[in-house]
Amino acid sequence: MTDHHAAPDGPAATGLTRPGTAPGPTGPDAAVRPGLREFIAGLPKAELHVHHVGSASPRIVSELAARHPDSKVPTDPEALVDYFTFTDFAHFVEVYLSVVDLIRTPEDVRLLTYEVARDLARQQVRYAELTVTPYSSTRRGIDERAFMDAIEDARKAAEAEFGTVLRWCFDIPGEAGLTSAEETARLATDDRLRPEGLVSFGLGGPEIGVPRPQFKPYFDRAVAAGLHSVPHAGETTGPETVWDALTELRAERIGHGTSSARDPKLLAHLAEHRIPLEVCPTSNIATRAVRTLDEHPIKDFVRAGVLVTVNSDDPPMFGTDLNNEYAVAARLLDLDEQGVAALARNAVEASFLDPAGKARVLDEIDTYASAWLAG
Ligand SMILES: Nc1ncnc2c1ncn2[C@@H]1O[C@H](CCC(=O)c2cccc(C(=O)O)c2)[C@@H](O)[C@H]1O
Ligand SMILES: [Zn+2]
Repeated sequence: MTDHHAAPDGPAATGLTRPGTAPGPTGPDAAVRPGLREFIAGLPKAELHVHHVGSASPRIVSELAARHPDSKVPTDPEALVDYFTFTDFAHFVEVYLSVVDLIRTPEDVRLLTYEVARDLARQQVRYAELTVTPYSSTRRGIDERAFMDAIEDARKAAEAEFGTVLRWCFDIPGEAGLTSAEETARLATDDRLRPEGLVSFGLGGPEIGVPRPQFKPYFDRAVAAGLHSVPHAGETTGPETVWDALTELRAERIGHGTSSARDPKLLAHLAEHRIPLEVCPTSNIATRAVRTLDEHPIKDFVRAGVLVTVNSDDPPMFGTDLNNEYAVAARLLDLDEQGVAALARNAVEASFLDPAGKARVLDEIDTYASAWLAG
């Protein structure tokens, strides 16, 4: 096992991948063709599956922990590496909620959102759909109006200052039950609260013991209000959960969908109906949803003609970032620059950006790739 922390161009030195503990090669040492990491670093990209709180970098966590010194979340980056080492998905959620506990005021929400946008902009992310769980914040006492104002204020500032366009996916934390579903649907559909940047409605948290069909009425309400449906499914349970997401929750994209690879009919359905998968390779290893990267089914998805997008999920918690996920995907799919640019185009096409916005980012990708290949 290589020391990932020694990699010069890797993501922040936190996460599961470190000597002696990682279940497989996930991080910055993923062998890719010479020059490909540099190409990826400058490539304009869209990120479709990244969680708001799960994007809190050590820098952001330290700042929040300094505001709230009673928290059990360590602030030292080396200690965070251990803290962000998960035994299974339930342990991941437990740690995730301890970081949620650091976000206590509307100013914390604004700081987190604005700084996450800064980290995305540094990676040449032009457009991101950020999964936000408003229930977790409102139930901890943050005023709902102030919460919406804080994310919107940060969104507008980030677009003006970094040029990164942010949109929101509000997700139900399924394990928290139907009260959380009701609350999330209310916050997403009430015209007086619903933020301008909201485009979609999701479902996150553990899947085991949390059947998807019970959330149908809430997704129906969200879709009727004009939101897109993007539940997590098939991350920690089988392909039947992905079918439920499609048939009951009217999913237009699937978060993860990893277990779809076990059902050829499902793969054919996803390909035929152009339902994209939001693939997050390193996340699947870190939460132990997949044993090793070499066993990751991304290749099966591509072979079946499914529209694959590459995403980072909870990057600092998993010791990765979007650029590294593209490098991992390039290795698993044996891609060159053209292949990587095609992945970046997939994300733009699968996004909920308006047609003019899509054309602009696609054009940027083409211009960048042509200049690189010419030069
Ligand atoms: N890879 C992932 N796959 C799935 N979800 C993921 C992933 N990454 C991040 N998340 C997020 O994890 C949270 C889980 C929160 C949760 O389960 C919960 C349970 C009980 C009470 C409360 C509470 O707040 O009171 C919250 C969600 O917010 C979700 O957005
Ligand atoms: Zn996720």
